[in-house]
Amino acid sequence: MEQVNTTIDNLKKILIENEEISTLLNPESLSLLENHIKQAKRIFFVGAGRTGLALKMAAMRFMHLGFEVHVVGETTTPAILENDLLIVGSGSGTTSTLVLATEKAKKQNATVIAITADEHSKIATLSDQIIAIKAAVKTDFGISASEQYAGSLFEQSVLLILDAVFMTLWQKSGLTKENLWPKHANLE
Ligand SMILES: O=C([C@H](O)CO)[C@H](O)[C@H](O)COP(=O)(O)O
Repeated sequence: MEQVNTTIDNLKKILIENEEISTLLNPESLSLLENHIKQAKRIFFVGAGRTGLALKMAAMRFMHLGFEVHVVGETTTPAILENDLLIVGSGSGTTSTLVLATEKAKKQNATVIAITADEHSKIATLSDQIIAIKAAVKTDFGISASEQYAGSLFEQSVLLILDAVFMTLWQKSGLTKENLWPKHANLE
């Protein structure tokens, strides 16, 4: 690592990279995701590492909006079934536990939407629909789509894009901030 910038300059770089991601998204795939979220009986989220953390943050927002939401791996998460939606996030699209979760969900006739940086990956191929994020994956060493370390840009984008999807659905719901507030955790 030869270049050392100020932290503010690095923050600006991160914001610019995320801005660039927004220009490369397919709006139709986002509309389809919104429709699947609205129609699903229950929404399951699965991801590993930092991608999983970003998905957990997004999952909470959809719960605030009134959807039945589950995070795969939590002790209270039930079996996925037909009419459920699995949103799987994986930059590489190859993380083995997520490949297995995708296969299992498909076997149960659930709908699977993959958010991934590799539209030709195993997880992308298995899924019903993909949200392609043109970010670097964690093993893109050397020159890549991001100056950030590993899958950072992808992981940030997962949260930002799902927050944007939440915002669209929230605006369409006509609900106010006050309407959503009773769903906010009160045991914290
Ligand atoms: O935690 C992660 C990160 O790369 C650490 O720098 C990833 O999110 C985790 O390894 C999962 O990877 P993907 O399935 O490729 O998103």
